[in-house]
Amino acid sequence: MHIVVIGAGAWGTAMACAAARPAGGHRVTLWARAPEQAQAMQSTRTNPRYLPDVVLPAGVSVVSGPLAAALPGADLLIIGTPMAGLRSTLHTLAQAKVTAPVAWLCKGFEAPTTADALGLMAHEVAAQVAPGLQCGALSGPSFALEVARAQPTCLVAASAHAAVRAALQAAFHSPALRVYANADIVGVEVGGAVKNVMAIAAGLCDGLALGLNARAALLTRGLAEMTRLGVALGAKVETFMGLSGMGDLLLTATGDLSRNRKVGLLLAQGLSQEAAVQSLGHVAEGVYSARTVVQRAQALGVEMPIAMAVVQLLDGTASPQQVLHALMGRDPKGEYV
Ligand SMILES: NC(=O)c1ccc[n+]([C@@H]2O[C@H](COP(=O)([O-])OP(=O)(O)OC[C@H]3O[C@@H](n4cnc5c(N)ncnc54)[C@H](O)[C@@H]3O)[C@@H](O)[C@H]2O)c1
Ligand SMILES: O=P(O)(O)OC[C@H](O)CO
Repeated sequence: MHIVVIGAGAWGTAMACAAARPAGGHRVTLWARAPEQAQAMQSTRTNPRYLPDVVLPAGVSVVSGPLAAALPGADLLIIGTPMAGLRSTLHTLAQAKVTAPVAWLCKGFEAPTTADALGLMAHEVAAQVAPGLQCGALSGPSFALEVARAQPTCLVAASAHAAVRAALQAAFHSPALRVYANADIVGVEVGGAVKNVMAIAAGLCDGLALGLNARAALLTRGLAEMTRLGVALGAKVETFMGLSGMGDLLLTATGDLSRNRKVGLLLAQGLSQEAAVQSLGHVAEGVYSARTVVQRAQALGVEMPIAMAVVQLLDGTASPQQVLHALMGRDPKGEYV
């Protein structure tokens, strides 16, 4: 199989490595936005900026230049950009009249494109920009470094198209990487987006040393918020018990490799959102998705008090102590209401 991975950040690079490992043995073209980055990666066989200490397998070729020139002959296209790069990438694929299956790796909501619009999930962006594309999402609990090192990982291939789910399994399923299929793309995308927001909250919780009870409560109630929003958007409830729901929430909220969790830890130290983001050097999608999560929930009449608290913290309109008191001071209610 010839796989083109678009975007050479940490995750695009890790997934290129996973597909090209001898067990998979696919031919992989990794497209980088910056020509100088592509040249350096191709000659040193590493990605020092985004994934240091990982050696690229021989089957990975790193290229740059016009994206359209890298597309012909691909059996599968993987979009490894952040949400911010998804729309323009899909536009290029639509212009190039791509017929191969396409999957994105980004987890979040796109920022609203106009002042009165709501931010969109990735499959909603695709429906606007490239309605004819056979596409889906590859998601689930997965830190780039561990996947690049071939440590055991499970992912979920989500698409309404069976051909996309099958292509993702053919491309990535290997002894180190199990890929499950799921037709519920709404559930998988809501899980992937909301877990980032909850991971910021968990980082804050741990940074303030609120305790293990508090973290367990936060994750459980965070899962309830995620599920409520997902079901209101048309997802299946069982998806949130799966890899992209509970699985990715557990990983991102408790794993110290998470950039979103790090944002929460830095906010607990008193850093502003801007300072926290700047110190990461990588994208933390929860920072950009949190407001949209709350806006989409409000539009549907769904209560998401933890997500709302994260927005107030990121905006600097409430202190950690204030949001803690507000959350703990809510009226008693039934667990499943
Ligand atoms: N890193 C992980 O462990 C991991 C795992 C699963 C999913 N993801 C998701 O994958 C996506 C990418 O994350 P990452 O870790 O690779 O990020 P990163 O910060 O390591 O790299 C981002 C890459 O995207 C490129 N980029 C930035 N803005 C762009 C734009 N507007 N258009 C095109 N390219 C752009 C950058 O040049 C860089 O190559 C995110 O949505 C993230 O949530 C990451
Ligand atoms: O480092 P984070 O917080 O962007 O999380 C990375 C992956 O999404 C974990 O599954």
